[in-house]
Amino acid sequence: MLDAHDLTKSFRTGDGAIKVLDGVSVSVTAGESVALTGESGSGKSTLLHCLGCLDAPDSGTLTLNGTRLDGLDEAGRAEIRRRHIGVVFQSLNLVPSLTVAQNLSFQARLAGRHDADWTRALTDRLGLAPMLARYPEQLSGGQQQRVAIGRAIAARPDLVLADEPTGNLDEDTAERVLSLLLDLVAETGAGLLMVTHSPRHAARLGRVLHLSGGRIA
Ligand SMILES: Nc1ncnc2c1ncn2[C@@H]1O[C@H](COP(=O)(O)OP(=O)(O)OP(=O)(O)O)[C@@H](O)[C@H]1O
Repeated sequence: MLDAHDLTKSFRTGDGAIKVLDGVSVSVTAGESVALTGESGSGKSTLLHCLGCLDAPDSGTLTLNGTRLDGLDEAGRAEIRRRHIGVVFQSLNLVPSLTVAQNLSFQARLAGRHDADWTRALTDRLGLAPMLARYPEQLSGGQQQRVAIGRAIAARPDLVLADEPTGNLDEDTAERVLSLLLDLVAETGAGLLMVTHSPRHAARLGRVLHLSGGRIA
């Protein structure tokens, strides 16, 4: 479903150019869950951003369901994100001026795929029903994380990309949130690529990839 071949990505910084991705190839099939591990600074978020059409690779090929994505401009990438990809960001990126209910549904509405029954089921499963009228700042970290997961899955994307979705949670809460994410993604049949620093969490996914030296080791 997702097929990336030989991706490269460099950044220009005050210290000169750094090559973060140096020929990365990754594929994720529908219904498959893949963990992405690697040291801090190894390029995991950069790779996720390229795969999720949030950024463009410098070279390499990227296809989603047979459609080439690597040559798209920003508008084309935005369209692909809207139609096919759900992202759980490291920093969550909830919209502070929208309620939990609005945060959960606005991307699905934008994609023209709002489904009230599915959103209600998601809300119940994520334990968010009692707090639909609250704003993100009125939620705990774990509650915010659950809203971010619900938002990513509400539009039933083909591909879910999650950047340390349980990063700031205590171990018990992290296990529960991860279980919810895995169950919900499995139910939709989406592919999942999840960045994690936890070997235990990585082992719960179907396959583990390790990024090192700009390549998948
Ligand atoms: N926009 C940018 N401009 C310049 N350098 C960047 C940019 N984004 C990332 N980098 C650099 O690219 C490298 C990889 O960063 P990235 O965030 O992808 O790593 P990571 O593996 O996700 O790290 P962490 O586990 O700490 O989140 C780092 O050296 C970082 O400083």
